[in-house]
Amino acid sequence: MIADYFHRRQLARIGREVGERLEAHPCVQRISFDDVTVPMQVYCYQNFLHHSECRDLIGMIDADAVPSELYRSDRENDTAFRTSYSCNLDRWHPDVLRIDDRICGLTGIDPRRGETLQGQRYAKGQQFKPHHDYFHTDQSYWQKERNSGGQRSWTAMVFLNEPKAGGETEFPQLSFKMMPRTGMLLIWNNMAPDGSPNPYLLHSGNPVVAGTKYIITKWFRRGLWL
Ligand SMILES: O=C(O)CCC(=O)C(=O)O
Ligand SMILES: [Fe+2]
Repeated sequence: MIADYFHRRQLARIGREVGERLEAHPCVQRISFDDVTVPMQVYCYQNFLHHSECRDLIGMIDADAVPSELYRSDRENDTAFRTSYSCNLDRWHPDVLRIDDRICGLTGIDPRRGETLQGQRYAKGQQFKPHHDYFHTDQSYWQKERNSGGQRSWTAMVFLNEPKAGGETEFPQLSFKMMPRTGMLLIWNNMAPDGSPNPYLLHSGNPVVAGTKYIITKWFRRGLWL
């Protein structure tokens, strides 16, 4: 379909433009992967949020978190797939708005393309098994999502604390694991350079072994979500 072609070009452009902006930022480090020949856009930013901001966000998550939802697909019978607790943060709360603006400002992405920030909490043993953040367009949920901003491009995640053990974000296809560090932003493009879904960006929130893990996640869409 012609629309698919333009959407793919648009996603490719979002990948390029955000990538250029991140590369130019003095606090952003690109993560390189030894065995992967295709370029991956995965970056981190230490101390992106202050510890006090992380603490405030943890308070909001504890106040509102309910069992996390899952996009229904062939995993719907796996009750262990995503066992964390989540909530949508209040988008118009001044403290949330400030953090949201900082993420959007860093990427240069129009805030209206961003889904509402989600807060997540993993207690000991809880996890989010390997998945892609992009939508699988052969699944029934896609009929709704295609009309509310379409495909997901970038994912921005901030670790709000450091669990005592476990809870890494792991990218098994890239043989890469990130240990949670308070205030650190991890951001990656879920699309390949040509604007098609990039299967290498499969990732998991590994089971927390000791302590509790808190993060916020923001997913950006190709089009307008708001
Ligand atoms: O908890 C993590 O480290 C990963 C979370 C995640 O993959 C997501 O929210 O989409
Ligand atoms: Fe994810």
